[in-house]
Amino acid sequence: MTIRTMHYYKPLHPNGMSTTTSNMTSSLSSGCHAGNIVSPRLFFLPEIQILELFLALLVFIVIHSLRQQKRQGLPVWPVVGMLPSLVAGLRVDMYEWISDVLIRQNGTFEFKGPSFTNLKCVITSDPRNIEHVLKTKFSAYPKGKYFRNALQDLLGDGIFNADNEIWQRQRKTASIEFHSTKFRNLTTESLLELVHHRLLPVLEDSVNQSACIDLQDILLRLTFDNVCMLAFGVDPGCLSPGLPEIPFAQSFEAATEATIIRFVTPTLIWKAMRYLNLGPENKLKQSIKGVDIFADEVIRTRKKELTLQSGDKGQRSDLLTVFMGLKDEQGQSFSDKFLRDICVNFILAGRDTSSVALSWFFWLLDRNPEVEKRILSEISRIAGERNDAKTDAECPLVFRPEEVKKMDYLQAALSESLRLYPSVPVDHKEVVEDDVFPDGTVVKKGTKLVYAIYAMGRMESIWGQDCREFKPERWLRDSRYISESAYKFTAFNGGPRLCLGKDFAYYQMKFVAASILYRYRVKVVENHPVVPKLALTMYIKHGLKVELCRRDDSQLENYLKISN
Ligand code: HEM
Repeated sequence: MTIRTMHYYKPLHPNGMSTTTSNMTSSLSSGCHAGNIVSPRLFFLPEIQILELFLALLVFIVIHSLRQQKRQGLPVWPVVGMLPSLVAGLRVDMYEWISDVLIRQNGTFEFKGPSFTNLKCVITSDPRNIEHVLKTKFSAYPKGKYFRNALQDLLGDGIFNADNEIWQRQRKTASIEFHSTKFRNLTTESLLELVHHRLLPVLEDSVNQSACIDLQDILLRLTFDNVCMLAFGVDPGCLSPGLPEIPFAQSFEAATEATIIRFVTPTLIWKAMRYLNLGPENKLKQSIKGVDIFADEVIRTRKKELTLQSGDKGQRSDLLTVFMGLKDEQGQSFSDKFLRDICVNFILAGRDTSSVALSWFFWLLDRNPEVEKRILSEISRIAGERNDAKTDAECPLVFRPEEVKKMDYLQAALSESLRLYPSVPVDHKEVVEDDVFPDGTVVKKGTKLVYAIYAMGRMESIWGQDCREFKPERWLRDSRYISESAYKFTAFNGGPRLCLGKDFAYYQMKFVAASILYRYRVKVVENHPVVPKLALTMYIKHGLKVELCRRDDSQLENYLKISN
């Protein structure tokens, strides 16, 4: 029996150690000969061999998994797949980690998560694939069921979360509205009011008190108030002296944060947690309640107003009023729930994106003073071209829309900032029919697709060897701003789902940046850590702590001289 056991173990020995086996056989035989007195070594042999077997298997698995890295971009481990690499990436910088893998894999790779989770998707940063998905075969790549489910409680059937007719109807109506003169006037007027009567006084206060401020927080307040004015026709007053906490804003922020957790949690688990009201799902439910209380109140009040005005829709040109005046295919008015979804989606679209983009822009300027100088010479020249250029405390300089339009270098610097730090760093789609990408990648029906916008800004194959440098000049020809293909510069998406607020966002960012830079030097507090936060939008994780220094007229005159 002993010998059979030995024979059994022999072929499984990692190194095929026949000499060891024969030694063992003899030692066992001698053990038997010694009047059935079994040597104590005998008891340990099976354990030793199991250990050897285990080690051999381990070595095999490690070698096999690591070998896959060459072909698949990352080691693929049994059961957990590429999860260990993802966990390691999350601990450092998720977006840089994805960029590194994509660069090694020439722009596309398949992430294989644990077999028991939904963490399986194709990730690409190849502009040819992105054009194929966003434009050429648009209808074969909807947002899809998986992502819609995860975002349903917060976004409902709003534009970000809808496909097909539900999306089309909102897109068409909103597009007409965004391009109407009435809406354009509302955007410029509300922005002027917010910048000159809220933002600049808050900044001036910080200078008077020599206090440092979190510029990202202030910009988030500004865009939140602004987009609520456009979507609801209501001013929540987030950006006011003393920077008050507004329950709706807090609920909205908490709801977006809690929603993201669903993307890294297996569906069954988050659904069970939702059912049982546990952890982040409980937080999500509470915060959505806060959002809904505000939305319901606004919708109710607006309905009353419109009934009182009976027929005359008044002077209002916000999105809520426009959608309230429409009917669905059955000739019915939209339900309150649908109106709520429309508004919440527009707030998400317009709130975080431009404020976060401006925050990265001010950080990049702090590190690239040459670029700041060139912006200042441009805006001083434009201000200097006025007949009534003299301004003072009573009559401060307010940039006019036609002046903002002329700020080509500033637009180039903002685009360059968005290229390196896109507000939406990754976006997603679902594959509804088997297909082959232009780069040869085969994608099967049901595959989740992620396009890595942040990584695209770091691909030499797209932007050249200096892709990691902040160079607004790459956007200029003869000092004029030249836009890029949406499939190379995907910060605003592309194809039929191109960002509807793109023109407004550029106007808003240019107006805010020029109004601040003309008056203050923005200095980032020394050693303040600036890293991205993992969220739907790419916030700076610890905010942007800055000190402002007032500019005097002589400084501005110097910049004007440079420009001449
Ligand atoms: C720097 C600022 C902005 C950036 C980088 C940006 C980026 C984007 C991106 C990447 C998308 C596609 C999202 C997706 O489908 O998953 C998008 C869609 C959209 N954006 Fe923007 N956005 C900005 C500002 C704004 C503003 C200020 C508004 C409105 C006030 C706005 C309104 C929209 C709308 C309505 C959509 C949905 C379009 C559709 O699905 O048909 N965006 N934006």
